[in-house]
Amino acid sequence: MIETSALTKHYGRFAAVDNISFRVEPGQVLGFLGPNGAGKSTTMKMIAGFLAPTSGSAKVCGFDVESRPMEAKRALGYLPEGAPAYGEMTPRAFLGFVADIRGLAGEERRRRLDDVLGRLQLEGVLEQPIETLSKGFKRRVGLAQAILHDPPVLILDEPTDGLDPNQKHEVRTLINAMAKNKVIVISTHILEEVNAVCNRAIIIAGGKLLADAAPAELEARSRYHMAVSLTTAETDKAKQALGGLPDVESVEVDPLDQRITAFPRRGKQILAAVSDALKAQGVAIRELQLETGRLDEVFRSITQPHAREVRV
Ligand SMILES: Nc1ncnc2c1ncn2[C@@H]1O[C@H](COP(=O)(O)OP(=O)(O)OP(=O)(O)O)[C@@H](O)[C@H]1O
Repeated sequence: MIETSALTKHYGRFAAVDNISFRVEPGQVLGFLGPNGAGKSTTMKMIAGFLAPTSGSAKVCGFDVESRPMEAKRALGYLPEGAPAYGEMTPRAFLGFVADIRGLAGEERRRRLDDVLGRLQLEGVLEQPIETLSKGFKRRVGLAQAILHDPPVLILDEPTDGLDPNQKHEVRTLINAMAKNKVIVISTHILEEVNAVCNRAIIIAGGKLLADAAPAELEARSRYHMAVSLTTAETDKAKQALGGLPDVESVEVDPLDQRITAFPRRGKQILAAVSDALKAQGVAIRELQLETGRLDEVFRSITQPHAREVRV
């Protein structure tokens, strides 16, 4: 379990993290979302005990990170931003070193090392200096050190940053496989990642917590939620047919791809009416869909008013 209480970090008069409180329970994969400079890494560093808060507190599995650092760190696996490691070491030497400082020994040490090497498919690069590995393998080494002692709490700062689509998929699969009994917090800019791995999302911007909800709940805040969009060669005819429907509030055409979207009046279902109206007017549809909502639009509308001012 992770609990932060009014967690705050000031650099001079600048509040990088401003009064953030939340609690994460086992089984939750919490996506930490926010624009550049929002305060995500700073918050994670304070939970991981790498940075002292200016005020407020963080607990890991009930242990205060500042007053009980050993117990808190024992319960925690942390992948810092950029997955730093000792570049001149090989993955075998580096992970052996991490196993030693984590206090693993004997059969358990061997078992845990075998487990992470297998999970992250590191066997082929064990003897190659980390600084010569590809970005994807460097990130896997970073993840391996974070999960080596099988901690109940994982904090992963942009775990898929810079990876190719296949590697992203592998890391997301790994996170999903570990999610059942652990508390996992990941930070990301990638909104599709939230749907792929998270069952809860927190949006922060300007150091402040602005939203805390399940991804589907956030999508439901989108003005596209329950809208109907379609493509057709007969744009004007379709627009006219939909504009007259009583439960349709407005109709928009995307200037880039000519996609037509009909927005419902509050609380109205318009899918059947849209489909019937197009049929009645003889409009040939290429494709039509009911929208669940667009996370990118929700993200923008929540974070834009809190964009940081340029500091001098
Ligand atoms: N040591 C420091 N001294 C002064 N300001 C800092 C320091 N570390 C971070 N900041 C500032 O605090 C703010 C939050 O930074 P942080 O790295 O937590 O953001 P982030 O949400 O992780 O951003 P990104 O997505 O770009 O990694 C930024 O404006 C950053 O410039």
